Amino acid sequence: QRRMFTNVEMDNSTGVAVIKMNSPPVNSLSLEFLTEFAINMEKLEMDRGCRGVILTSSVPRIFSAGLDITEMYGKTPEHCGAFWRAVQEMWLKLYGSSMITIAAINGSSPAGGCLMAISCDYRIMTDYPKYSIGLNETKLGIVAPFWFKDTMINCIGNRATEHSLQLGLQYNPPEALKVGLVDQLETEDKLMTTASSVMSQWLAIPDHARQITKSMMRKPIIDQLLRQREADVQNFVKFITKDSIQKSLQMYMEMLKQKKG
Ligand SMILES: CCC/C=C/C(=O)SCCNC(=O)CCNC(=O)[C@H](O)C(C)(C)COP(=O)([O-])OP(=O)([O-])OC[C@H]1O[C@@H](n2cnc3c(N)ncnc32)[C@H](O)[C@@H]1OP(=O)([O-])[O-]
Repeated sequence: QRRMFTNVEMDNSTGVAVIKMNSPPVNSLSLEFLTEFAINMEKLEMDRGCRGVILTSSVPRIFSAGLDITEMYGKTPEHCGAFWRAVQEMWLKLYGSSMITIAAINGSSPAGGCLMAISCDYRIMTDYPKYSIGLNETKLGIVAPFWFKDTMINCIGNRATEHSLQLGLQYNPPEALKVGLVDQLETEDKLMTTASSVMSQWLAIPDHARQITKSMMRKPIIDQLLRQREADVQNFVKFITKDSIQKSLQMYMEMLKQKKG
């Protein structure tokens, strides 16, 4: 039986679906996870009754640890290419969604986890000091591609993005609120009710006007990736399979294990 990485619960009375990422221990985004996620988004997009999605996690303390590093380490160029296409697809489906998307960030959210959150229309994060969010790729010795960077620019602006990306910054909830990476903080017990009430405010806007406005804001970056999708894959594969980058990933994974021990 195929493993399920996400639970999707659709409420037909409100037209809102809740996607709960459920891949312990850290909701890392594997090829299979990303593929399932993109299919789920496509199904919801085609469901005329679904107008909004709340994205959250059922893994305690973790929203998502980002891309599964083991999918990029010691793998063939073909595998890395397939993996990167799945990352692109996840982003295209989420960032390009015509539905209202709200991230209820109930745990840490580095790198690809942060990308998922900033690809939504609105972000609410649990106000717990140990949680963090940010695009920390440089800390792993890797480089976030232009569409990660542009998604962040559209969220927090150019200067804050440059600062954040170069240093690979991870922000705690109050810092994330201050820089604009999240829109609102909430206590853990009220996170989902607040996400639902924010969703109601967005649902009150006529869909067609909101959708055209959203597309107007986001289409330039989406089109840029679509125009050079295969070149972006080749660029990633060439970069990630370099010996020096593989070494950096290995050291980072060892650091994670040591931290645990
Ligand atoms: C150009 C490309 C752009 C790249 C984008 C990315 O997203 S790059 C990704 C950038 N992502 C990051 O930099 C995030 C790195 N992760 C973290 O910072 C922390 O794990 C945490 C804060 C998410 C959770 O802390 P915590 O103390 O609750 O948990 P813990 O630390 O004890 O981990 C439990 C187990 O999960 C394992 N594992 C963890 N993450 C990943 C992963 N991404 N993948 C695979 N495995 C991962 C970890 O090794 C350990 O395995 P073990 O020893 O049981 O076999």
